[in-house]
Formats: sequence, structure tokens, C-alpha cells
Amino acid sequence: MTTPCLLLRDLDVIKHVLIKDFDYFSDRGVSFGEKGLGNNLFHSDSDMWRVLRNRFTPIFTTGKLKNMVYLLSKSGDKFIELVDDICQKQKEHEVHSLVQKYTMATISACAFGLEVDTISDTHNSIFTKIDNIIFTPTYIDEIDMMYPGVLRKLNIDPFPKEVPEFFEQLVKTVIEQRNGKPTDRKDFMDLILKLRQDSKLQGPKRTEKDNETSLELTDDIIAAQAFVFYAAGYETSASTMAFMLYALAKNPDVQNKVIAEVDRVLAKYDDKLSFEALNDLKYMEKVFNETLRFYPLVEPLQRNAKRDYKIPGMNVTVRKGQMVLISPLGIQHDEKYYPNPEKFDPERFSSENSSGRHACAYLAFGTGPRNCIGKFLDLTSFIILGNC
Ligand code: HEM
Repeated sequence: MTTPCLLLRDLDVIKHVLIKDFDYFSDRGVSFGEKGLGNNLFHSDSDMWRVLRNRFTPIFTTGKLKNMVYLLSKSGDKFIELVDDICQKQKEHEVHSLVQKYTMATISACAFGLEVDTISDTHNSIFTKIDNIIFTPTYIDEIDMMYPGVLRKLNIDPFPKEVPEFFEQLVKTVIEQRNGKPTDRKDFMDLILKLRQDSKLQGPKRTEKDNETSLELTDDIIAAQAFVFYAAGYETSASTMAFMLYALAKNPDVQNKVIAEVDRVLAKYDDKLSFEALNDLKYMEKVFNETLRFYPLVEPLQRNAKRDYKIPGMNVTVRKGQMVLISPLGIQHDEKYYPNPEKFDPERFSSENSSGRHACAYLAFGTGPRNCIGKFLDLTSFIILGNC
């Protein structure tokens, strides 16, 4: 609103900012008060972020996510029953709110170990209410746009107190139920409790001059991460599924290929959905990537300069505190990188076609050290399988 921002379009400059000279741009510039949910991975500023990211990255490896496939699959089966039921009664149904039920159930199961029945529950669940609060803009968001950084300085939480209270209570209850120790559910809460068994989390020292940052993994810190896994994971996955189903409906040839691949892969794996079976859905993966090329969800990407930064090879200096924006939508619809960009064509992501592409031409999950931590948690596959 009141502060000029720099919009980057040159992919080499973008690579400098997001990857090569990341140390200058490790802040996203969207932090808010530290009390409440402020110390979460997405919003935290660089010192806190570095420790959090360092510690939470290991819980998002494919090996750990593999153990959660059973949670996704369970919700998937329930969801298919719901869709079958709807198909018996109705000719049409709005798809976004429908798939939200699935992603809300799976994220709740994976993040908090909760079996919330958002799928068959026709009444508004508490999660739906919390969701409405989180995603409805308020005057506090506008104040932050007019006076960037003010929320941080005044230690203000942009959400009404029900939101932090809800996540804090939720985490407390789950930890109590597990006696503060990991169980055999193997969900994120288990993995976090395992981390907590080391009472102190140590941030890596990058240079000799760096002060080591340490952090105790309190219930509040855990609640802040539970909040961000929920907020960043559930709506993005729902929108991806809705856009993918829309793209398939508009491109029946692509849809037929997806169906044929699913039939082939299921036959190979005795009709069982396993992590290995999902990994074998190579064409579906291309469709997924093309969906997020066509409809990237996080727009724009943001970084904030920590120090003055002279862009290499140019007579331009980004000043300390200046906001730098990057538009995945603009880049991913630019014919320089994607010929005939308005055509939905999953083959753009064949290894042959993507091999020469610039590392920053695909930014659906961002890139560099601050990219999406949850990008391997690909909830989408299950729903498409269900619908096929
Ligand atoms: C299709 C689904 C998803 C899309 C398209 C998506 C996209 C993104 C994007 C574009 C960013 C910003 C990256 C940047 O600034 O370079 C981001 C950050 C993030 N995402 Fe995702 N995301 C998805 C799913 C998830 C899931 C399932 C989770 C967690 C369970 C998650 C957790 C996060 C977190 C914690 C961050 C902040 C990372 C940091 O600052 O270190 N996302 N996501």
C-alpha cells in the first residue's frame, strides 16, 4: 500500500535472490507479534526461521511421509463413499468445498493426529469455523500493509484470540493424551514430540560471526507450527485438487490418460494404494505439475532485503527493508519459458521437455532454502484416484 516494492522478472536475478544470495533475503517480511502463533515457519523472521526450518525439515522427508500414507488413504476411502452418495442423489456438485472436506480431514489427521470427521459431518466443524476466521481479511491486515512491520514492533497477533487459543488447547490436549511421548501413529505430532525429547534445539552456525540461536520446543512453539501446517497445507491442497479436476474436465484426452494409468498401476499393485503405487503414477505427476503451472496458488512470492544488495551485473541496489516480489503466475504463463502457455499440456513436464528449463521458471512451491516445506505431501493423488 504505502511502500514501493520491486517486482523481479528476470529469472537470473530471481535465482540470485531466492537461491544464490539467499542470506540477504532470508526474511519474507510478513512477521507478526511473537506471542501467540507468530513463531511459525512461514511468518517467522530469519533467526527464528533458521532454527525452526533446520529442525522441522527432517519430519518432511519422503521416508517420514511414507508412514502417513495410511492416514491419507483412510480419509480417501471415506471421501469416496461421500462422493458416491452425492452422485446417487445429485447431478452436479461444487467441487472446491467438497475437496476441502477431504484435505481438512487429512491435514488434521497428519498434523494433529485427530480423527475429525469433516467428511461425513454435514454440520460446520470447528475447523471450518477456524478456517473462516483465518482466511477472512481484517482491518489488522490492512494496517500491516500500510505500516509494514508494525505488528511485529507492537507484538500484535493478527488473529482474534480464538485462533491461538484453539491451536494451543489442541496441542496441549494431544500432548497430554500421548503422555508427552511419541506413539506409533507416526504423524507430525509424533515426530515433533520426538524432536522435543532433545530439550534444546540448536540452529546451525553459518559463519564464525554468527550468534548461535537456540530455542526450547515449548507447547506454544509446537502450536504455532501446528497452525501453519494446517493453514498452509489444507487450503493449498484443496485448491490444487479443485483446479486439477477442472483441468481434467476441460481436457478429456488428458483425463482418459490419467484413468488408464491409474488402472494400469492399480493392477500392478494388487489394487492397493501404497506409497510405491503413488510414485508409479508418472503421468499424474505431470498433470499435477501442469495444474500448478497453469494455476499457481501463492501469488506473489515475497522476500525482504536484510541489507543493501547490489544486483550482480546491474546498476540497481535493493535497499535494506525493501520488499521484493516475484510472480509465479506471470513467469509460468510467459511464452519465453512455456510456448503456447494457455494450452494445458502435461507433456511440458516430461524429462525431455523440462531438462533445459531455467531453475526458476517453475515456482509453484517457491524455490531455494525458504521454499515450501510440505511439497512432498502430495495429498492430491488420492482424490484423483477416488474420482477415477
Ligand atoms: C499443493 C500444495 C501446496 C502448494 C502449492 C504450496 C505452495 C507454497 C509456496 C509457494 C510457499 C512459499 C515458498 C517461497 O516463498 O519460496 C509455501 C511455503 C510453505 N508451505 Fe506450502 N504449499 C503446499 C502444501 C503445503 C503443505 C501440505 C504444507 C504442510 C503440511 C505446507 C507448508 C508450508 C510452509 C510451512 C511454508 C513456509 C516455509 C518456510 O518459510 O520455510 N505447504 N508453500
